[in-house]
Amino acid sequence: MISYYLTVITIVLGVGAYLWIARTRRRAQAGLAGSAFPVSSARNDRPLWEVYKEWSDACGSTMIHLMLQRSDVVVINDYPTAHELLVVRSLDYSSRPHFPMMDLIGRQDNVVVQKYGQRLKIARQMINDTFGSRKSEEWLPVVQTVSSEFLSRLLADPADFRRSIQRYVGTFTTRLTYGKDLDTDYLRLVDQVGEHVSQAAVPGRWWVNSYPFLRYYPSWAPGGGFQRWARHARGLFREFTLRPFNSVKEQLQRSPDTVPFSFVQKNLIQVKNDPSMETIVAGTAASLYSAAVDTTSSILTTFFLLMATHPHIQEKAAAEIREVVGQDRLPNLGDAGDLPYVEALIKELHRYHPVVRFLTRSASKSDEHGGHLVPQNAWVLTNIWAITRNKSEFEDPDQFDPDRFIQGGTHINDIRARDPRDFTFGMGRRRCPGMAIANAAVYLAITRVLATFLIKPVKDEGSNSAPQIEFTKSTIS
Ligand code: HEM
Repeated sequence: MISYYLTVITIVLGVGAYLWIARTRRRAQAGLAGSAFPVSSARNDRPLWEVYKEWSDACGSTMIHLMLQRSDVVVINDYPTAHELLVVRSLDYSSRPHFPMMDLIGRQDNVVVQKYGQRLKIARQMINDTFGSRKSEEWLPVVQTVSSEFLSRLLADPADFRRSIQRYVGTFTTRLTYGKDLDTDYLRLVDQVGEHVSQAAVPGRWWVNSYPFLRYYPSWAPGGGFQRWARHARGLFREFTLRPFNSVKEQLQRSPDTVPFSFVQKNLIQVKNDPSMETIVAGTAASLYSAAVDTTSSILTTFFLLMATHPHIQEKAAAEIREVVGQDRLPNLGDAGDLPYVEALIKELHRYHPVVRFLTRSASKSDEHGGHLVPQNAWVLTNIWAITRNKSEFEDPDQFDPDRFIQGGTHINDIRARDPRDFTFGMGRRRCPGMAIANAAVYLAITRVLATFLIKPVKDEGSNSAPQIEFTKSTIS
């Protein structure tokens, strides 16, 4: 969901940027342009996070304000402003922009897109109480087991490492959510419902997204095709949500002692047959797969790419693991404090290629910061990529260099720069509730792969050149 939702937002903002440029040009022609804005540099073949940082630098302002059709979009490009608005004033910046078509296809309860309120707080509390770091004795054994299965799959088919990564993350997520592996039919359903989400928010495709009253338009009337499409999508999403949920519920009713630990198992026991709370358990469980899989797979895929292109860094991290852990066992979470270079490598992965480039919020009321007005309901985007490229905090920011996080190189507390995970997992009340699991899963996969494999680039026949580092322009790549 995160990826679909944010990809759509990127497309929308692409349109926004275009309109903004058009407006600026008109103003310039009319002799109204106040500053020499780098309009020519805003070519649409560049990622928006780079363009927005450039505009922000050119204006000498960490916040910039764009118009998207009739909506205000405020982009924050530095950490202190993001901290002030998203953490200190978090109550006013914890909602998400609203797409009425999302409600029509049944996604109003998805944790990622939900507006801030009581229901969301309950859902987040359930996730924290199940998957928080203090509950690791319940979920960690599952991640550990699946990380060993991941190594076996990699060994069997090293060339297919991307699919093995997806399988690793998908498997621990479904085992932790429902206590079991999901069949291929169900995984096909995952793809279908994901596609519906991306369709639901395509800009300009649905009038109902611009004119919300159309949600009451009858499906039988001329032009009511969108209602029929939404009904079909809603039906599939219902099946996606209820099929695995009901299976755990029935098993709990039949023989509770045989049901393994999972999010649904734990929270169904907790809510004691309260139907409205059971709906929240089902909806929250259905939110977890897409939130976990695209993001965690993204950072692990980046790890493989950067190890293939930076062999000296790979060797340094592998040597540290050999020295501390030895070669008779696999690394565990308990080794983390003794592996400062590996810890620095993971931080640098988050910084060099942040998984989510924009945090997307909407302002619940009008506000002002540093002379900038934030109108009520404006989209407030935090440009995470711009924060990672701040030269005063991260020297030479385009270099991949884990050493930037190590001072003496001997202990984990000798850390110079800010831990990028302070912002790459989000900030304030909507910060990623799966962070503890994500950190453990990334750490286990990375240390165990470094301990057992050597990652090398596949070179074209007859060529000696290393692979190019290239990322897609979607907000998760
Ligand atoms: C490296 C892996 C991951 C990264 C980088 C990541 C990052 C993020 C980010 C940036 C957000 C938006 C936060 C904000 O708006 O402030 C988010 C939200 C979320 N993440 Fe993660 N995430 C990861 C893994 C996971 C995992 C493994 C799970 C579940 C087990 C998960 C569950 C969620 C959920 C449910 C939300 C929505 C929270 C809300 O809207 O209130 N994430 N994540």
